[in-house]
Amino acid sequence: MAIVLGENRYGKAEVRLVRVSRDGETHTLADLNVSVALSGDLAATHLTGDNAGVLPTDTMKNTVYAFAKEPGVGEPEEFALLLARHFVETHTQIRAARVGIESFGWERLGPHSFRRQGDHTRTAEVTVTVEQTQVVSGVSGLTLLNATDSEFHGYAQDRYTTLPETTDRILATAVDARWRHLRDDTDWAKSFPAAVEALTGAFVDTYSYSLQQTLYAMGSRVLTELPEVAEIRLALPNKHHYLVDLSPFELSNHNEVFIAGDRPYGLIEGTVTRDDVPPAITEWYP
Ligand SMILES: O=c1[nH]c(=O)c2[nH]c(=O)[nH]c2[nH]1
Repeated sequence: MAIVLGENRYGKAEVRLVRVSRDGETHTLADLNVSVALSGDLAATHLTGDNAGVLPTDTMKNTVYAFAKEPGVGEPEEFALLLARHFVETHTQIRAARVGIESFGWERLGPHSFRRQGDHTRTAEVTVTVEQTQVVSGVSGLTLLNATDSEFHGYAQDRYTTLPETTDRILATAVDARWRHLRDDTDWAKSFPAAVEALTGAFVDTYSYSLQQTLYAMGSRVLTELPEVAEIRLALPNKHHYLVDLSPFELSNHNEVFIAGDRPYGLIEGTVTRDDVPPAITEWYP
């Protein structure tokens, strides 16, 4: 039996960065959380402590801030591509770089005043290897609710099933979605809002018999409307709303008063993909 070093990578996680761009009185803001992970010919440091190939994670952090100044941030996918390519191109021992970005939105209130948009986070994850590039965009925390047009019945039952069947319920979720692009030169500024529009539009339009059905409708709407997307993965927590029993107070409750449940929650996960696209170059969005 031999003990061997398996897959490994290292990097700086969660570099928080705010970039102000000044155009006279009018400023624009980029508010990012950037994580870098590099892999390659790094056996020596693990096996003997020889650090000749190890670019310090501190340097990665500095690179993120320096690139934010020059050439600047731009769209999250673009900034991630710049950084990932830089690490692979400038250090021969680095064979792959993964840069993940969370981008927090700020709504403009005036030329240089902003209000943080709390309702969702935009994400980008770029992997650059010596041969290939992969771009994954995403959104998390996009909270949606349909107050009707949702049923859930006809499900499998056993001796532990107590859930009443319903033909009218609240359907609510906080969308966590990641979609893999076919190319690395998409118009990122157009593609992201179009994807969010497709996700929300399908949620609104679907008369739902299960959150699983809604998930598929949302994923297929993105693939129908964005030809640049190869596949999409969704994780949808079912934010349960329980009808309150008002009968002790001799009050009716026709789907009007609910307890907003917190935990536990159903978690519905799925991938919607085209059947004719090349596979991903690395694992993504576990
Ligand atoms: O849309 C739903 N899918 C389920 O799988 C499920 N399970 C459950 O208890 N409620 C729901 N709702």
